[in-house]
Amino acid sequence: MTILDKIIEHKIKEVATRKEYLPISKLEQRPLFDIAPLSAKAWVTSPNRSGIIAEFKRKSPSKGLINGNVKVSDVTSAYVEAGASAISVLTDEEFFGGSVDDLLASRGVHRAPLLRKDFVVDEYQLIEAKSIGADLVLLIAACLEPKKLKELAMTAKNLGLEVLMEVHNEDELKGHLNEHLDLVGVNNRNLKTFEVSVETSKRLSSLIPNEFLKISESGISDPSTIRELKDFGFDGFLIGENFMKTEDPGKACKEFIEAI
Ligand SMILES: O=P(O)(O)OC[C@@H](O)[C@@H](O)c1c[nH]c2ccccc12
Repeated sequence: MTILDKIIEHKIKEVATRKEYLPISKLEQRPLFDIAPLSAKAWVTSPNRSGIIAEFKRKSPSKGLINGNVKVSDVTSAYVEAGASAISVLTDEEFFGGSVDDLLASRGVHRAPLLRKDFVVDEYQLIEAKSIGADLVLLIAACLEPKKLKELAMTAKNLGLEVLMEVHNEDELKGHLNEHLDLVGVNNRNLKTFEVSVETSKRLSSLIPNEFLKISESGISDPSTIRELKDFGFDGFLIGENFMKTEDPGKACKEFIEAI
């Protein structure tokens, strides 16, 4: 059983419990459910912004504890201040040490597009994402059948959320593309082996149709990599650990953006 299988197995149980505890009708009553969403697509391509999607991640299955000493509100507001185009907050508790409360805390301190980073397996999580103030959601091709991914993408769009689909190889990309996606992310980290290679982004770039924004995800630690990836047509860059592993992630993000 791979780590991804374990995460999904756990997630299905977790969602069943959440649904019982807080039904959809209650989520729809939350005040944030009705706020107008922000467009990550617009912010990622804005000439006034960096294209960096800066992530708040305390721990991960591949690295263990990354940073247990910083506050999500401090870090994510500093990311926005530094010029990030969007913010990603992990909401998975079991494997990444995040929470829905982390995303809510982040929503309270800035008005940049906010990605709910989790393993979406059920439409409940999309409604929940909207109810806590997220603007976009991640759908991972490796976790979802093409038909299911497309249905979830359509539901997300109907809620006013944008959709980032994540792939890490040619087959996932070809099999899962559909008209409801906004951004396509290439994960440089193989979720089965944890190996990281930016070459994956370069290899897949020409296979992503131009109607989708191209995002390169994971393992980026050098501003020169951003310049290289831009030449391959990438618009956005998802960076977590490189910032989070420092004492002051906001400052690390600022220095990185200044060096692009
Ligand atoms: O910390 P990194 O290597 O900069 O990676 C960030 C982000 O891409 C990574 O956290 C990620 C990409 N896809 C995911 C799916 C689930 C959880 C986490 C992720």
